Amino acid sequence: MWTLVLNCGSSSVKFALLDVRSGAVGLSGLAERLGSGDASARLDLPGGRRSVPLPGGTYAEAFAVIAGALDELGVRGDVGAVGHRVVHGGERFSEPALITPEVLEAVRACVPLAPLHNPANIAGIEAARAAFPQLPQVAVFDTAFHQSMPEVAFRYAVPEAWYRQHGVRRYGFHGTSHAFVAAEAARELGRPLAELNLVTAHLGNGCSVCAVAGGRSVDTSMGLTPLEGLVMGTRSGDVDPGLHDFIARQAGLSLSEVTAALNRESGLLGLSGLSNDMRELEEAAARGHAGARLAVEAFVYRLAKQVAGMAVALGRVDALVFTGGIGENSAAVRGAVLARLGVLGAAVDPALNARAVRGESGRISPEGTLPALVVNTNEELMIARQTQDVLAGQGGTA
Ligand SMILES: Nc1ncnc2c1ncn2[C@@H]1O[C@H](COP(=O)(O)OP(=O)(O)O)[C@@H](O)[C@H]1O
Ligand SMILES: CC(=O)OP(=O)(O)O
Ligand SMILES: [Mg+2]
Repeated sequence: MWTLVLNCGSSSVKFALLDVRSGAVGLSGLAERLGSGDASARLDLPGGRRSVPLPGGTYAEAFAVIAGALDELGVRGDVGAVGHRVVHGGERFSEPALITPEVLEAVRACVPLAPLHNPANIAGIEAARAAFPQLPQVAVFDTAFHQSMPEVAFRYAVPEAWYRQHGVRRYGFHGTSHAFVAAEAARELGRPLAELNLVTAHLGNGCSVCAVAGGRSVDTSMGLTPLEGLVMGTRSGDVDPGLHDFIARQAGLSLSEVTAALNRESGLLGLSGLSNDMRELEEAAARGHAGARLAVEAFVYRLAKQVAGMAVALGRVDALVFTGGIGENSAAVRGAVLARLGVLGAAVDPALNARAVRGESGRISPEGTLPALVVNTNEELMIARQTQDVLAGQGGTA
């Protein structure tokens, strides 16, 4: 039985067709530049890769292409469910949920908390329901894993009414990935997850670290929105909250323009003045580009500081786990972070670190130091598994 997994962004849909039992991938791909005149879908089929233009640039058109590929593969009748990544589930969801009209309303209620992500997730859910009306749909929330954080970690020191009336608190994101790599790391270490205190670092375009104690999130670097914490591709991470008013007055910007700049023009892009892409920055830094060098160094410094902070949440750190496009591929970032974490007993084994690129996972630290691991995340597989778990719980097709 196949599960179709959808990760709908504001202008893109990542999709994958997975068999949870065997781990087989029947189809995967990405529809991008939706909403524009030059939208297209990339399909990775068993026979090879293909690009299909989407002249209308809509979700509906993208899903028609996905449905067509399912027909072509002759598997449409064997798809049992659709699993959606939903970024913000507020305090309501600590587990994935079967999408009912009531659940969709609850996701809608979280739009003000994730104005960039949730509207796209909702549009994707509605278009997927129209394209696959016979299939149950399940929402898997980025925030759910972090609902186990204690109040001391999730509350901001702001007026209590902001929390009670408006839900102003830290929620955390990338929970699907943090949960997945924590479980994989336990397997790799040969120890039960329940006994381990891990720091997981998800480093993609969005970046966050998480303190995982016995398989439960006890703190994480993202907060109310996915803007808090680390330096990211285009997001600033932590800034002085006084910055907003200051720069709005100085540069004559509205509050939404300031927030948009912190989300889209900051981070690695803002610091380097060059790119949001770590690979490109590493190459430019090697050629002597000062902005690129500063961006990479600030990324590493802030990451190391956050990892050390997570040690406070855990009391004892048993291992540090790197994942995401940067965590899985950049030996330079991993090596520099470990070099800054001597205070935690961390060190890097240069040969092991250099080997752990492009899909190679494993330990990258010398014996006798804090174990540091590279683990490949697989949010799609985790979403497919959780989708099937929800349906099994409902007495559906597992
Ligand atoms: N070989 C590499 N060396 C350094 N960075 C890399 C490499 N491959 C990918 N990356 C970086 O990974 C980041 C994208 O991560 P990814 O997890 O794919 O993103 P997303 O969060 O969109 O899923 C980019 O900054 C990219 O430059
Ligand atoms: C929530 C979040 O930051 O997601 P992404 O890394 O996909 O942007
Ligand atoms: Mg990714």
